Amino acid sequence: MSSWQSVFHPTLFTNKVALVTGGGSGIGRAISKELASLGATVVIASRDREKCLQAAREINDEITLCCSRHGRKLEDRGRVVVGPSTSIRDEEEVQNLIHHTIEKYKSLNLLVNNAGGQFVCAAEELSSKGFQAVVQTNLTGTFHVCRAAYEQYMRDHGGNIVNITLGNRNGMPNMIHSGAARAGIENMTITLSQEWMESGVRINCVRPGIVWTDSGFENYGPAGDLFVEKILPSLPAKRFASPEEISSAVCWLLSEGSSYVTGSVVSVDGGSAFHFLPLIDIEDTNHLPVYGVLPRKAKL
Ligand SMILES: CCC/C=C/C(=O)SCCNC(=O)CCNC(=O)[C@H](O)C(C)(C)COP(=O)([O-])OP(=O)([O-])OC[C@H]1O[C@@H](n2cnc3c(N)ncnc32)[C@H](O)[C@@H]1OP(=O)([O-])[O-]
Ligand SMILES: NC(=O)C1=CN([C@@H]2O[C@H](COP(=O)(O)OP(=O)(O)OC[C@H]3O[C@@H](n4cnc5c(N)ncnc54)[C@H](OP(=O)(O)O)[C@@H]3O)[C@@H](O)[C@H]2O)C=CC1
Repeated sequence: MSSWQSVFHPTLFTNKVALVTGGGSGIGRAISKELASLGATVVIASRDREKCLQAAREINDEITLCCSRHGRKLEDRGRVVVGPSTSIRDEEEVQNLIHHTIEKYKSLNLLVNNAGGQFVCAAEELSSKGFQAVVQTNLTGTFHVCRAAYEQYMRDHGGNIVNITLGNRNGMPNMIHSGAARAGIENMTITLSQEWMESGVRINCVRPGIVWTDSGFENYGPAGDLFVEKILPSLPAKRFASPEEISSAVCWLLSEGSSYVTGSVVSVDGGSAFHFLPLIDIEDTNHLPVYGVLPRKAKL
């Protein structure tokens, strides 16, 4: 167990109820832990409920230990609790998760749409079903959760939403499905920030670069190892992000300190959006016929 503790005030989210989708692993787990360590009641949910239950037990123990190590008051602690098993692709399951949260914890002030993912596949080999699976998970799933939270609670009480996307400024070779879905989430966020302004709902995105999570990289198998070998040296920061570096941006957006921020995307990527990343190799031949005159030394 690490002795990590949040930089934010320990009671920042006291009396707040938060929902973090995919909160049982990786980035979502780090976000859930930080929110609960700052006083929130955090509901986590995903398809694998057992995984969420285990994560909740571990996080609650870690927070208690952290409080005693750092001399913090135990009564300031929030806690992580587990909602029903939910696939965000399934609208009914999402409606049920939101209903359960409001029934049991009486409000839903903060929502983090973190659940999502993809697999590595070149566009020409990708089936329509595979494309749709990723778009439905990331884009449609995020829409389902936002809309259910709004209809059932935030329309009448206000709220604050953060959607996790992915650094895809230069496209996403071998992940066309995810690149398209995340760009969709960012545009949907801008639209919702305007439609839901009158209800006092703020909504923003955090766009991570590459974050080291065991769960995330296991998902890719050997393709994940290759990715690490190839991409790591080309990152400007020469390292990946930690999950906590994503979480602190989320906490800032969920706090009053960002009260004039809505419809925005906060990149947490160590500057990699402005740097070429060799996501695919392109052969050293002339691919684009020249129009006009180009000297020999201007070509490979
Ligand atoms: C720059 C990178 C930084 C980012 C890092 C992260 O995000 S880390 C976070 C990483 N964490 C995560 O990504 C976690 C969450 N990710 C997931 O759960 C999955 O990746 C998911 C989103 C596809 C959903 O999966 P699911 O099981 O619910 O989907 P399903 O069973 O409904 O399948 C639908 C169809 O998709 C196709 N297809 C599927 N796999 C492959 C493949 N490898 N190859 C080719 N095709 C594949 C296949 O056609 C399949 O149909 P079939 O042929 O079986 O009839
Ligand atoms: N790691 C990275 O480098 C980056 C990650 N991201 C994104 O951040 C988020 C978290 O990723 P990370 O923590 O690394 O990886 P994880 O694989 O640990 O997280 C993905 C989470 O989403 C949940 N999930 C997936 N599909 C569904 C679904 N249909 N319904 C409900 N929950 C679902 C999973 O739980 P379960 O399987 O139980 O359903 C899991 O907890 C993802 O959206 C990811 O794409 C973005 C940029 C970079």
